[in-house]
Amino acid sequence: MIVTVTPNPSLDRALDVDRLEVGEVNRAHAAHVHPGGKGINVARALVRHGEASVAVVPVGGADGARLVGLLAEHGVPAVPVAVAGDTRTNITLVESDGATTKVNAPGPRLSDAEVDALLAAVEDELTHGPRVVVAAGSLPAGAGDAFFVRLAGLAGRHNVPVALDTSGAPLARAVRSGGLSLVKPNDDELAELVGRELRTVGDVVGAAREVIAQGTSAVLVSLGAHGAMLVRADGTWWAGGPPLVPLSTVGAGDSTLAGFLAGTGTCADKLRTAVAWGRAAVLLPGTEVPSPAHLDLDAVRVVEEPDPDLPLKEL
Ligand SMILES: Nc1ncnc2c1ncn2[C@@H]1O[C@H](COP(=O)(O)OP(=O)(O)OP(=O)(O)O)[C@@H](O)[C@H]1O
Ligand SMILES: O=P(O)(O)OC[C@@]1(O)O[C@H](CO)[C@@H](O)[C@@H]1O
Repeated sequence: MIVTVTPNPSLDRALDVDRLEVGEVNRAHAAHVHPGGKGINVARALVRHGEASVAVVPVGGADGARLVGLLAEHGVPAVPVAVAGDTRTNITLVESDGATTKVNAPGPRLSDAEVDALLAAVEDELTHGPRVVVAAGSLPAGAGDAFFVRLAGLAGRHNVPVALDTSGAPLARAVRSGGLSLVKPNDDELAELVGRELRTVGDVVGAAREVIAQGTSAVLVSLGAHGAMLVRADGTWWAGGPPLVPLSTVGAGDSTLAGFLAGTGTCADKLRTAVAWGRAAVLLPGTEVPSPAHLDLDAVRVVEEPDPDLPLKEL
């Protein structure tokens, strides 16, 4: 069982347009709605692959009720925590050449009592002994930058490993505090964390090692079209595949993380699975997550100890 926590979930609405004309009325030729937010996407991808997962989410208003209904439709067990504010809607505009424009709403402010209730719901799930807790996405106002530090503290008390996918100040706080089993930044998020540009494989490894030095066991860095890298104290692996024409990249990182957690075998095997799930996700519309039928594991090449001088763009 994998517990996911999404402090700021969303209804993800994607509109497909031929070409986005900024400042004009645009007509979409297709519309998609999915239950969204990073932890929710991880749970959806796991469940679609027959892996047990439960999504802990604060929900409020009619859109919160819709989100709970959509999770049920997708067969994802949810632990909804009622909050006063309305669950947000995030909008994606996908052009026919695959260019994606995303606008994420801030989401409702949580009161201190609501934050405590959310953490209490997480702790309740931790008492059932999940094999990992995934904490993912942005934090809503009121949660406080230390929210993930608090969550990691709870997980630590229950001996449950934590996988974290967030960015900015909440990521920096949690990494500094240590005790994380896995963090999953993309290259931009990792660059922001260490405060410098990452141009080569060696740059990514150096940045990931800084994270590891602060008490994280492994760093899974997604590199968009250039695949992903896994960095641990005992080694580095890169995996990627031939170019794809994405239909929607939204949630590809979440499917990557889900694939890594569902993967078995060696580090190389788990990274291959992660990248296969991420690549499958970009070929699906909106925030749709892949099923086993969508995966092409053979298309993914894994390299152990990739050349540190290689520019990321050449991967
Ligand atoms: N343009 C692309 N072509 C091929 N594969 C892609 C592309 N974009 C993403 N991927 C696959 O999806 C994975 C995750 O992508 P990315 O690094 O963009 O995640 P992310 O920024 O965390 O995304 P999100 O936050 O939307 O989930 C990559 O490691 C890669 O395997
Ligand atoms: O605003 P956040 O919490 O950073 O990201 C939210 C979000 O963009 O992340 C998911 C894709 O990874 C989407 O389902 C969702 O809309």
